[in-house]
Amino acid sequence: MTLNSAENGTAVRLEKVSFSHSEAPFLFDVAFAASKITAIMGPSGSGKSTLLNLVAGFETPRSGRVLISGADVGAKPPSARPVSMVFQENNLFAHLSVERNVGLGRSPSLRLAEADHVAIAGALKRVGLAGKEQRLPRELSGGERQRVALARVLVRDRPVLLLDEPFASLGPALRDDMLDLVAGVHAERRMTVLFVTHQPEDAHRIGQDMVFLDNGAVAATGAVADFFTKAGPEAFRRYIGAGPFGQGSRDVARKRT
Ligand SMILES: Nc1ncnc2c1ncn2[C@@H]1O[C@H](COP(=O)(O)OP(=O)(O)OP(=O)(O)O)[C@@H](O)[C@H]1O
Repeated sequence: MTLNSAENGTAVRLEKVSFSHSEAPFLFDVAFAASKITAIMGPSGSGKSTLLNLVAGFETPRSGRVLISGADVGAKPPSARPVSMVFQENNLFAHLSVERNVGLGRSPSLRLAEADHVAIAGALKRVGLAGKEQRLPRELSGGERQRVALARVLVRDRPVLLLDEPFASLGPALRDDMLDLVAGVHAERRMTVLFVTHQPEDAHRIGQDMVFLDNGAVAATGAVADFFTKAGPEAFRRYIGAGPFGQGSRDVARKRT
Protein backbone atom coordinates (compact mmCIF):
# COMPACT_ATOMS: atom_id res chain seq x y z
CA MET A 1 0.00 0.00 0.00
CA THR A 2 1.32 3.46 -0.82
CA LEU A 3 0.65 6.31 1.50
CA ASN A 4 0.10 9.81 0.20
CA SER A 5 1.80 12.76 1.87
CA ALA A 6 -1.21 13.58 4.01
CA GLU A 7 -1.25 10.07 5.47
CA ASN A 8 2.49 10.14 6.02
CA GLY A 9 2.13 13.51 7.64
CA THR A 10 4.18 16.54 6.83
CA ALA A 11 6.24 17.99 9.64
CA VAL A 12 7.32 21.62 9.52
CA ARG A 13 10.56 22.65 11.15
CA LEU A 14 12.31 25.97 11.55
CA GLU A 15 15.93 25.20 12.31
CA LYS A 16 17.67 28.14 13.99
CA VAL A 17 15.93 30.52 11.63
CA SER A 18 17.03 34.11 12.18
CA PHE A 19 15.34 37.06 10.59
CA SER A 20 14.99 40.78 11.03
CA HIS A 21 12.55 43.30 9.54
CA SER A 22 14.62 46.25 10.59
CA GLU A 23 16.01 46.34 14.09
CA ALA A 24 13.77 43.72 15.77
CA PRO A 25 15.55 40.34 15.57
CA PHE A 26 13.76 36.98 15.47
CA LEU A 27 15.16 33.56 16.17
CA PHE A 28 12.88 30.57 15.68
CA ASP A 29 13.92 27.03 16.47
CA VAL A 30 10.79 24.93 16.56
CA ALA A 31 9.08 21.86 15.11
CA PHE A 32 5.41 21.51 14.23
CA ALA A 33 4.09 17.96 14.42
CA ALA A 34 2.82 16.35 11.25
CA SER A 35 -0.95 16.26 10.75
CA LYS A 36 -1.71 18.18 13.92
CA ILE A 37 -3.29 21.57 14.51
CA THR A 38 -0.78 23.73 16.37
CA ALA A 39 -2.04 27.00 17.80
CA ILE A 40 0.49 29.83 17.73
CA MET A 41 -0.13 32.48 20.33
CA GLY A 42 1.79 35.37 21.79
CA PRO A 43 1.64 39.11 22.41
CA SER A 44 1.19 41.52 19.53
CA GLY A 45 4.51 41.95 17.77
CA SER A 46 5.98 38.70 19.12
CA GLY A 47 6.46 37.40 15.57
CA LYS A 48 3.50 35.11 14.83
CA SER A 49 2.81 36.42 11.32
CA THR A 50 6.53 36.62 10.64
CA LEU A 51 6.90 32.93 11.50
CA LEU A 52 4.08 31.96 9.11
CA ASN A 53 5.56 34.18 6.38
CA LEU A 54 8.91 32.41 6.74
CA VAL A 55 7.21 29.04 6.27
CA ALA A 56 5.16 30.32 3.32
CA GLY A 57 8.20 31.91 1.68
CA PHE A 58 7.00 35.52 1.84
CA GLU A 59 10.02 36.28 4.02
CA THR A 60 13.55 34.89 3.65
CA PRO A 61 15.63 33.83 6.67
CA ARG A 62 18.93 35.58 7.27
CA SER A 63 20.26 32.22 8.44
CA GLY A 64 18.89 28.79 9.34
CA ARG A 65 16.62 26.47 7.41
CA VAL A 66 12.90 25.94 6.89
CA LEU A 67 12.19 22.24 6.45
CA ILE A 68 8.92 20.79 5.23
CA SER A 69 8.72 17.02 5.34
CA GLY A 70 12.47 17.09 5.95
CA ALA A 71 13.21 19.00 2.72
CA ASP A 72 14.81 22.44 2.79
CA VAL A 73 12.32 24.74 1.01
CA GLY A 74 14.54 27.83 1.31
CA ALA A 75 15.11 28.15 -2.43
CA LYS A 76 11.45 27.70 -3.37
CA PRO A 77 9.08 30.59 -4.04
CA PRO A 78 5.75 30.57 -2.16
CA SER A 79 3.84 29.04 -5.07
CA ALA A 80 6.19 26.04 -5.16
CA ARG A 81 5.94 25.28 -1.44
CA PRO A 82 3.51 22.58 -0.27
CA VAL A 83 1.59 25.21 1.65
CA SER A 84 -1.72 27.10 1.59
CA MET A 85 -2.36 30.24 3.61
CA VAL A 86 -5.49 32.04 4.79
CA PHE A 87 -5.22 35.58 6.16
CA GLN A 88 -7.62 37.61 8.28
CA GLU A 89 -8.87 39.35 5.12
CA ASN A 90 -8.00 40.16 1.52
CA ASN A 91 -7.78 36.51 0.54
CA LEU A 92 -9.95 37.05 -2.54
CA PHE A 93 -9.72 38.95 -5.81
CA ALA A 94 -12.56 41.48 -5.80
CA HIS A 95 -13.24 41.26 -9.55
CA LEU A 96 -13.44 37.46 -9.71
CA SER A 97 -16.49 35.33 -8.92
CA VAL A 98 -16.49 32.89 -6.03
CA GLU A 99 -15.97 30.03 -8.45
CA ARG A 100 -12.96 31.68 -10.10
CA ASN A 101 -11.44 32.70 -6.79
CA VAL A 102 -11.56 29.05 -5.76
CA GLY A 103 -10.28 28.00 -9.17
CA LEU A 104 -7.08 29.96 -8.55
CA GLY A 105 -6.18 27.27 -6.03
CA ARG A 106 -6.15 24.83 -8.92
CA SER A 107 -4.63 26.92 -11.68
CA PRO A 108 -3.18 30.43 -11.25
CA SER A 109 -4.03 31.13 -14.91
CA LEU A 110 -7.58 29.80 -14.42
CA ARG A 111 -7.17 27.25 -17.19
CA LEU A 112 -9.57 24.78 -15.69
CA ALA A 113 -10.40 21.32 -16.97
CA GLU A 114 -13.62 19.46 -16.29
CA ALA A 115 -12.04 17.66 -13.32
CA ASP A 116 -11.11 21.06 -11.84
CA HIS A 117 -14.69 22.28 -12.12
CA VAL A 118 -15.87 19.14 -10.37
CA ALA A 119 -13.33 19.70 -7.57
CA ILE A 120 -14.36 23.36 -7.23
CA ALA A 121 -18.04 22.48 -7.03
CA GLY A 122 -17.28 19.82 -4.41
CA ALA A 123 -15.21 22.23 -2.33
CA LEU A 124 -17.88 24.94 -2.44
CA LYS A 125 -20.47 22.41 -1.34
CA ARG A 126 -18.19 21.24 1.48
CA VAL A 127 -17.89 24.77 2.88
CA GLY A 128 -21.61 25.50 2.50
CA LEU A 129 -21.49 27.82 -0.50
CA ALA A 130 -23.25 25.76 -3.16
CA GLY A 131 -25.46 28.13 -5.19
CA LYS A 132 -23.20 31.16 -4.63
CA GLU A 133 -20.63 30.28 -7.30
CA GLN A 134 -21.23 33.35 -9.46
CA ARG A 135 -21.24 35.98 -6.71
CA LEU A 136 -18.48 38.52 -6.30
CA PRO A 137 -16.69 38.75 -2.94
CA ARG A 138 -18.46 42.03 -2.12
CA GLU A 139 -21.79 40.18 -2.38
CA LEU A 140 -20.78 37.85 0.45
CA SER A 141 -20.61 38.21 4.24
CA GLY A 142 -17.24 38.19 5.98
CA GLY A 143 -17.79 34.59 7.06
CA GLU A 144 -18.73 33.53 3.55
CA ARG A 145 -15.60 35.14 2.15
CA GLN A 146 -13.51 33.07 4.54
CA ARG A 147 -15.42 29.99 3.42
CA VAL A 148 -14.36 30.78 -0.15
CA ALA A 149 -10.75 30.98 1.06
CA LEU A 150 -11.17 27.57 2.72
CA ALA A 151 -12.68 26.12 -0.46
CA ARG A 152 -9.58 27.31 -2.30
CA VAL A 153 -7.44 25.53 0.31
CA LEU A 154 -9.40 22.34 -0.40
CA VAL A 155 -8.86 22.43 -4.17
CA ARG A 156 -5.21 23.46 -3.77
CA ASP A 157 -4.80 20.37 -1.60
CA ARG A 158 -1.41 21.10 -0.02
CA PRO A 159 -0.30 19.20 3.10
CA VAL A 160 0.45 22.33 5.17
CA LEU A 161 -2.16 24.96 6.05
CA LEU A 162 -1.17 28.31 7.53
CA LEU A 163 -3.97 30.29 9.18
CA ASP A 164 -3.17 33.86 10.24
CA GLU A 165 -6.05 34.97 12.49
CA PRO A 166 -8.51 33.97 9.75
CA PHE A 167 -11.66 34.48 11.80
CA ALA A 168 -10.61 37.38 14.04
CA SER A 169 -13.14 39.78 12.55
CA LEU A 170 -16.10 37.41 12.89
CA GLY A 171 -18.54 37.26 15.83
CA PRO A 172 -18.18 34.45 18.40
CA ALA A 173 -20.91 32.10 17.12
CA LEU A 174 -19.79 32.40 13.51
CA ARG A 175 -16.17 31.99 14.58
CA ASP A 176 -17.07 28.73 16.28
CA ASP A 177 -18.81 27.53 13.08
CA MET A 178 -15.71 28.36 11.06
CA LEU A 179 -13.39 26.68 13.55
CA ASP A 180 -15.53 23.57 13.44
CA LEU A 181 -15.34 23.66 9.65
CA VAL A 182 -11.52 23.83 9.86
CA ALA A 183 -11.51 20.96 12.37
CA GLY A 184 -13.78 18.93 10.07
CA VAL A 185 -11.60 19.56 7.03
CA HIS A 186 -8.52 18.71 9.09
CA ALA A 187 -10.09 15.41 10.18
CA GLU A 188 -10.67 14.54 6.52
CA ARG A 189 -7.36 15.74 5.06
CA ARG A 190 -4.96 15.53 8.03
CA MET A 191 -3.00 18.60 6.96
CA THR A 192 -0.39 20.04 9.27
CA VAL A 193 -2.07 23.24 10.46
CA LEU A 194 -0.30 26.26 11.97
CA PHE A 195 -3.03 28.45 13.43
CA VAL A 196 -2.21 31.94 14.66
CA THR A 197 -4.82 33.29 17.04
CA HIS A 198 -5.18 35.77 19.89
CA GLN A 199 -8.22 33.93 21.23
CA PRO A 200 -7.45 31.31 23.89
CA GLU A 201 -10.89 29.75 23.37
CA ASP A 202 -10.13 29.24 19.67
CA ALA A 203 -6.81 27.56 20.44
CA HIS A 204 -8.60 25.44 22.99
CA ARG A 205 -11.41 24.53 20.61
CA ILE A 206 -9.36 23.11 17.75
CA GLY A 207 -5.68 23.19 18.75
CA GLN A 208 -3.78 20.07 19.72
CA ASP A 209 -0.33 21.55 20.28
CA MET A 210 0.65 25.07 21.28
CA VAL A 211 3.63 27.20 20.37
CA PHE A 212 3.82 30.35 22.47
CA LEU A 213 5.96 33.18 21.15
CA ASP A 214 7.37 36.06 23.10
CA ASN A 215 9.66 38.79 21.87
CA GLY A 216 10.66 37.16 18.59
CA ALA A 217 11.33 33.65 19.87
CA VAL A 218 9.55 30.52 21.06
CA ALA A 219 8.90 30.88 24.81
CA ALA A 220 7.01 27.61 25.41
CA THR A 221 5.64 24.59 23.55
CA GLY A 222 3.44 21.66 24.53
CA ALA A 223 -0.03 20.18 24.35
CA VAL A 224 -2.78 22.80 24.29
CA ALA A 225 -4.54 21.08 27.19
CA ASP A 226 -1.46 21.51 29.38
CA PHE A 227 -1.31 25.24 28.69
CA PHE A 228 -4.76 25.70 30.20
CA THR A 229 -3.97 24.16 33.57
CA LYS A 230 -2.58 25.94 36.61
CA ALA A 231 0.75 24.36 35.77
CA GLY A 232 0.76 25.99 32.30
CA PRO A 233 3.68 28.26 31.41
CA GLU A 234 3.78 31.42 33.52
CA ALA A 235 4.30 33.71 30.50
CA PHE A 236 1.25 32.20 28.81
CA ARG A 237 -0.94 32.65 31.89
CA ARG A 238 0.16 36.28 32.16
CA TYR A 239 -0.68 36.76 28.48
CA ILE A 240 -4.23 35.36 28.66
CA GLY A 241 -4.91 37.02 32.03
CA ALA A 242 -8.03 36.33 34.10
CA GLY A 243 -11.32 35.07 32.64
CA PRO A 244 -12.65 31.62 31.91
CA PHE A 245 -9.54 30.57 30.00
CA GLY A 246 -7.12 32.26 32.33
CA GLN A 247 -7.92 30.42 35.52
CA GLY A 248 -6.62 26.99 34.68
CA SER A 249 -9.91 25.65 35.94
CA ARG A 250 -11.24 22.15 35.51
CA ASP A 251 -14.28 23.73 33.81
CA VAL A 252 -12.14 24.24 30.76
CA ALA A 253 -11.13 20.59 30.69
CA ARG A 254 -14.77 19.54 31.10
CA LYS A 255 -15.90 21.73 28.22
CA ARG A 256 -13.49 19.97 25.95
CA THR A 257 -14.92 16.49 26.46
N1 LIG B 1 7.19 44.46 6.82
C1 LIG B 1 7.67 44.85 8.01
N2 LIG B 1 8.64 45.81 8.09
C2 LIG B 1 9.15 46.19 9.28
N3 LIG B 1 8.77 45.65 10.46
C3 LIG B 1 7.81 44.72 10.44
C4 LIG B 1 7.21 44.27 9.22
N4 LIG B 1 6.31 43.31 9.52
C5 LIG B 1 6.32 43.19 10.86
N5 LIG B 1 7.22 44.02 11.42
C6 LIG B 1 7.53 44.12 12.84
O1 LIG B 1 7.95 42.87 13.33
C7 LIG B 1 7.39 42.58 14.59
C8 LIG B 1 6.61 41.28 14.56
O2 LIG B 1 5.52 41.43 13.69
P1 LIG B 1 4.48 40.25 13.45
O3 LIG B 1 3.43 40.78 12.51
O4 LIG B 1 5.21 39.01 13.07
O5 LIG B 1 3.89 40.06 14.92
P2 LIG B 1 2.58 39.31 15.40
O6 LIG B 1 2.97 38.51 16.59
O7 LIG B 1 1.95 38.57 14.27
O8 LIG B 1 1.68 40.54 15.84
P3 LIG B 1 0.08 40.75 15.87
O9 LIG B 1 -0.43 39.85 16.94
O10 LIG B 1 -0.07 42.19 16.25
O11 LIG B 1 -0.45 40.43 14.50
C9 LIG B 1 6.56 43.80 14.97
O12 LIG B 1 7.33 44.59 15.83
C10 LIG B 1 6.31 44.48 13.66
O13 LIG B 1 6.17 45.86 13.82
